[in-house]
Amino acid sequence: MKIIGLTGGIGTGKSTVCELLIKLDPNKKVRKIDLDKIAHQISQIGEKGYQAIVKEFGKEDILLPNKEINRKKLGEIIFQDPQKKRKLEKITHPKIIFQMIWELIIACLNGCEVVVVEVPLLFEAKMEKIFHQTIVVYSEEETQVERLIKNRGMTEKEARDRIKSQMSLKEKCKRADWIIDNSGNFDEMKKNCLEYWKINITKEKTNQTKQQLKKHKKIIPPDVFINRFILITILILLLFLIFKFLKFIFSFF
Ligand SMILES: CC(C)(COP(=O)(O)OP(=O)(O)OC[C@H]1O[C@@H](n2cnc3c(N)ncnc32)[C@H](O)[C@@H]1O)[C@@H](O)C(=O)NCCC(=O)NCCS
Ligand SMILES: Nc1ncnc2c1ncn2[C@@H]1O[C@H](COP(=O)(O)OP(=O)(O)OP(=O)(O)O)[C@@H](O)[C@H]1O
Repeated sequence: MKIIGLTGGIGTGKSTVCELLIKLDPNKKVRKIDLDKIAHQISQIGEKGYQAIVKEFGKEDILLPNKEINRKKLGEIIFQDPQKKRKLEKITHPKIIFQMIWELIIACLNGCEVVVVEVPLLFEAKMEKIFHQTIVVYSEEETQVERLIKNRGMTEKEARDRIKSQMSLKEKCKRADWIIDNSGNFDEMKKNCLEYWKINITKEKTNQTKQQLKKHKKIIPPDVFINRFILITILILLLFLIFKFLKFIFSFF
């Protein structure tokens, strides 16, 4: 299973590109994991991050009348104050990463060939080692601001605060294995996605198939082997924990 880390700046078009990439596979062997979505899930009422966030930032300041977290308000607070941003990340990032690993395990068990993980803070959080390949979705800063105002209802200040709080796109591009330019219109973006897919995914599969035919035996590339080794270790650990838990429960009878 190939794990691709897709990042970029806020509003550069990460989600749009990610959706398009997963639709490029006719066999439906490609899946996406969206860390923004996971961040939202873990801060829902009753979820793991909710209590910790409310305790840190105060009920009065960040709760809506229905007790849900007011993400717009929380955003305004953390994107103006780096220390508060770090505090929120300290609460959320371990939970987000745990859930991401869990979803990767499920994808692997379901026989997925490619997983595209949308990670807004991939380089900021030093996560590049987790992925076989990293992609940056790029667009000009003015385009980012324009899209955030038009499509996300932000003010210009909010948009620029968020952009400023992230690593510069120039630096992200330097660190990435591949850059998908999304400065133009949707058609140009689709063309750039197709180019990436053909060079990096389809070609790779064809080579592998050719090799398999030549040797008449199943080849397990080294990275797949390492993935399987990690998964089996995690599964053994999980079984061990379940066993300990059941033993603890039965000790009461
Ligand atoms: C601050 C929050 C409440 C704002 O919610 P909101 O719905 O307005 O924005 P959303 O979650 O859709 O994020 C939109 C974009 O903001 C940027 N962003 C989000 N969190 C951060 C952060 N901690 N630092 C820099 N940029 C960020 C990303 O580019 C992201 O794609 C929310 O983003 C959050 O809980 N962030 C902390 C968790 C986190 O780090 N998420 C990023 C995934 S690794
Ligand atoms: N090439 C494009 N032309 C015009 N609009 C675009 C283009 N690409 C994306 N958009 C629009 O810009 C907005 C932001 O795109 P998207 O949500 O994919 O970005 P993102 O990087 O995932 O944003 P965020 O960081 O907020 O999660 C969306 O409304 C999307 O439809």
